[in-house]
Amino acid sequence: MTKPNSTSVQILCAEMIRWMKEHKKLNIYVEPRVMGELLSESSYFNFVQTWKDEKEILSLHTKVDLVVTLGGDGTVLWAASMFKGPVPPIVSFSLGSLGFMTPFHSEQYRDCLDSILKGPISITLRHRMQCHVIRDAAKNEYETEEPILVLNEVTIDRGISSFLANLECYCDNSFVTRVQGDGLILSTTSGSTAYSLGAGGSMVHPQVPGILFTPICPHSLSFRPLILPEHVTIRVQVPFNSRSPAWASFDGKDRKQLAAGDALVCSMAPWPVPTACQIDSTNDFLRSIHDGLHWNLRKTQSVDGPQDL
Ligand SMILES: NC(=O)c1ccc[n+]([C@@H]2O[C@H](COP(=O)([O-])OP(=O)(O)OC[C@H]3O[C@@H](n4cnc5c(N)ncnc54)[C@H](O)[C@@H]3O)[C@@H](O)[C@H]2O)c1
Ligand SMILES: Nc1ncnc2c1ncn2[C@@H]1O[C@H](COP(=O)(O)OP(=O)(O)OP(=O)(O)O)[C@@H](O)[C@H]1O
Repeated sequence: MTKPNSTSVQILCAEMIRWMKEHKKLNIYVEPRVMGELLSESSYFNFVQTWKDEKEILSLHTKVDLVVTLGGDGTVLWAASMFKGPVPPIVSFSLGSLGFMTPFHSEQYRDCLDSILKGPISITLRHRMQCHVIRDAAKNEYETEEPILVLNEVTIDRGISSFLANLECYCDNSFVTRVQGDGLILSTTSGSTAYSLGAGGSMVHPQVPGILFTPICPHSLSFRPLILPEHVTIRVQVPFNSRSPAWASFDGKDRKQLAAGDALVCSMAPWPVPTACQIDSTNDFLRSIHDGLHWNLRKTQSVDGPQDL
């Protein structure tokens, strides 16, 4: 799976497919858009397969043993979102600017794929959350039977409204708090280094089970972010006396309006996303926060100066 609108990604994708076919004899599936790009380049790529509709996407996990992504974190989120049930291991090559979830260097793709295909590999099992929208809380019925899955976070915010968002939050039916501010982020621990971090949430190792409850610009001096256990169900409701509707977005996409009386219910999903590690889960996480975010970067103080002896 590749990030769209990038010539360098398109060139690398064609080269990688050629190598995987000729040296590894693999069957290869690509997205319909990529299939079009490959065939417009050469009829050599006729052996590559694709899918046509939603139904075929739903059975992809029965055919695919390994997903390769070429792009940034957004491409990993995109790839994960294609699999509503079990997810094959994802090997992510970094072709974006930050790449928290993309540990592999594209220049070394032959060596990387060689060793991954031989195995064994270390993986980070990234938990996802499942979200349901309830229209008109009195009915207590989910809008759709299928949940919306997120790997990073679901955000409930004030959208274009200039009023404070007003959100009532419950955890396993106990009242947690009322958010009055720009909104609320419910994040997985994988997503803790994304939007939640920007809103002041803690960075959490992706293998720690839990849900981060991070307010966005709360109009209160004492609203610290929380981390809740993974087994809870969180309900965020727009009260009937709210001045404006709220907006939910899922991994930064698919915005849905929540009118007064609507609610969003969120819990851990049964199918996590396994991502291949370059070294191991902890080493990759620490490397990302050092190299990507320059976490706690400071020149080391030299010994010459005053000392307690
Ligand atoms: N203020 C913010 O920090 C802010 C605002 C909006 C969205 N986002 C994040 O962007 C994500 C969507 O990513 P996209 O690539 O489709 O949009 P995008 O192209 O706008 O990229 C957003 C940035 O977030 C980074 N990112 C994404 N997931 C990450 C993770 N788990 N850990 C660390 N960094 C991560 C990406 O590398 C990228 O630099 C959302 O899920 C949300 O977390 C952050
Ligand atoms: N296969 C795909 N099909 C459609 N959209 C995609 C696909 N892959 C990625 N995207 C979208 O393209 C956008 C950019 O992708 P990505 O984050 O991978 O690249 P980037 O923005 O260049 O990287 P970075 O965020 O590290 O700078 C994201 O919003 C993502 O959802």
